[in-house]
Amino acid sequence: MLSSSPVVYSSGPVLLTLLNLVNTYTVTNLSIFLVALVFSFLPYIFRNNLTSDKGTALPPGPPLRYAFLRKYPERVLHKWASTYGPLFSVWMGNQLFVVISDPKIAKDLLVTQGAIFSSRKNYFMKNETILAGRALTGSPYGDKWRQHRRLAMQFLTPKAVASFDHVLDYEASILVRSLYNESKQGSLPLDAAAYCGRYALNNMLMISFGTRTDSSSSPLVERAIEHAMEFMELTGPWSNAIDFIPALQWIPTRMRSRGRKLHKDHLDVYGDMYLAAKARMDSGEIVPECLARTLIETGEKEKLDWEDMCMLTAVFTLGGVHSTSGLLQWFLALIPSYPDIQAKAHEELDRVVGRDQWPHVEDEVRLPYIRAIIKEVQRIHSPSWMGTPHCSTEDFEYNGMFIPKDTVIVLNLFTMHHNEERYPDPYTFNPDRYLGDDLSCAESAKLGDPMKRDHWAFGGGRRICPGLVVAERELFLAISRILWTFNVHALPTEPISLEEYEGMSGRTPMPFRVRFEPQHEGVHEAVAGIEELSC
Ligand code: HEM
Repeated sequence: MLSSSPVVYSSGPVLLTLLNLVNTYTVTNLSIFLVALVFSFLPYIFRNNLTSDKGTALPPGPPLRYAFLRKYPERVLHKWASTYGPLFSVWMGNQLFVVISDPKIAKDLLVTQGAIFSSRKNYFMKNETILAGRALTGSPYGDKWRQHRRLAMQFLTPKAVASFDHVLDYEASILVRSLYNESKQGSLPLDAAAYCGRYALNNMLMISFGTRTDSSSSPLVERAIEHAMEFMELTGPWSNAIDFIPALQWIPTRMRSRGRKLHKDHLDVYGDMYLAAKARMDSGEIVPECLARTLIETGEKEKLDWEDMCMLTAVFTLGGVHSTSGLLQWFLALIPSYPDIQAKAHEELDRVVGRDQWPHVEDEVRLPYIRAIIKEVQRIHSPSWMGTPHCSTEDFEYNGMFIPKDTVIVLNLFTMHHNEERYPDPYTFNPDRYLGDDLSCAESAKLGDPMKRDHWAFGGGRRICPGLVVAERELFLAISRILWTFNVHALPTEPISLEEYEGMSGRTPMPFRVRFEPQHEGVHEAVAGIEELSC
């Protein structure tokens, strides 16, 4: 009893004490657990201030890690460049990025140290899922990349491009003819996006497959543009948490399915076109000189498999359609706001080319103002503000800063193209800044002084865009002919936004319509002689 009574009488306090103990124990444990949890997450939240063996620190950068950067990532990069300087670093999940915002640093790293800074990161979405480790653009720096680049360059050197001049010339005529006819000689406003897309697509289809589409409403135009847009959406260097958080790669997310679907779509579309070219060759038809024909003839010797061939031809369309078409759209979005610039261009065309015929490739050297307009459009609306990032293959120290192996290297084109010192009054669209610059983009990229390079829209170093010669020629033919043919006007009730854009990195303006007013009486005759060829 005695022994039990205290228990009976003291059961309340004892229970309370016990509960308190349990509570204290639980609370302490919980606190420990929470503290441990917070600490274990810290490395995923804060940047890792890695140092080299010698103790050299990374380039400075924001203290937090990011999973992705939202729309308009160039604005964030521009802000960080002003805070942390022209070479800064940022962690995206578990991936270190080093961002270059200065032409001299770009040259030092991408060109002078090209042996170290010319690879590509094996991104889960872009390289593994969509391109399946194949296409030139995503290949790591090595023998396979060299082989694919050599095969592609057979069609992209200045000499090879000259042999396609008749194709580019014809497609530019068709572009202008379509704008003239579809706008009913300027009486109906047009959204020119599909026409620009078809122009760039037909040029790439002729070079890749020796074929073309014969209407802007062809399903292939729609599909190619849709695929290019989807590619941009899924592969922007900052856009995917799935690339930076490996656990997400194992989960069946919508993002992962979209990537897989795009891979299959590429094989379907380009595989079918490749097979069509092969069937034409097998039946004895003469297929014009083109990349597919070369691959069919040399594929065995080059040891290329089916996916290699599909992806190599796909990359011309992926690399060359949306970019060129995006620049044409930016030109059309900008030019109506600058009647004085249009008038100056018309004056140059009248003086140099006259009104009896429109400009041809040979006229380019005699039209410095038209060339200046094109360079200025590329500067102020580069169709990708981050280019295609490179990746380092060795540890490197630069100006007292450590850049580890496997770092993603990004050119911050927005900041580079708005550098006050290189481009005074950088936010103003002013083609005059390029008067006196007689170099092509390819020649300009080779200048010893990087501050004199025209712009960096085609990237730099060993991975510089191999399509820049053809792209420059396409842009010249299209823009000079549009200016020769039309006065381009905005619609008073439909303002065109030059700030916003579609997609992840500045590629195309928001949809807009303009009026294409025929400029003079020579226009009708120039357009009337053009016939649409079937594919
Ligand atoms: C105005 C039009 C174009 C622009 C602004 C442009 C821009 C670029 C940029 C910034 C790069 C990455 C360069 C680097 O890594 O530093 C690139 C790569 C590439 N471009 Fe273009 N491009 C254009 C047109 C074309 C055309 C017409 C083609 C095809 C004929 C093309 C095919 C490629 C390919 C295959 C690559 C990957 C090269 C490699 O990784 O080695 N591009 N382009």
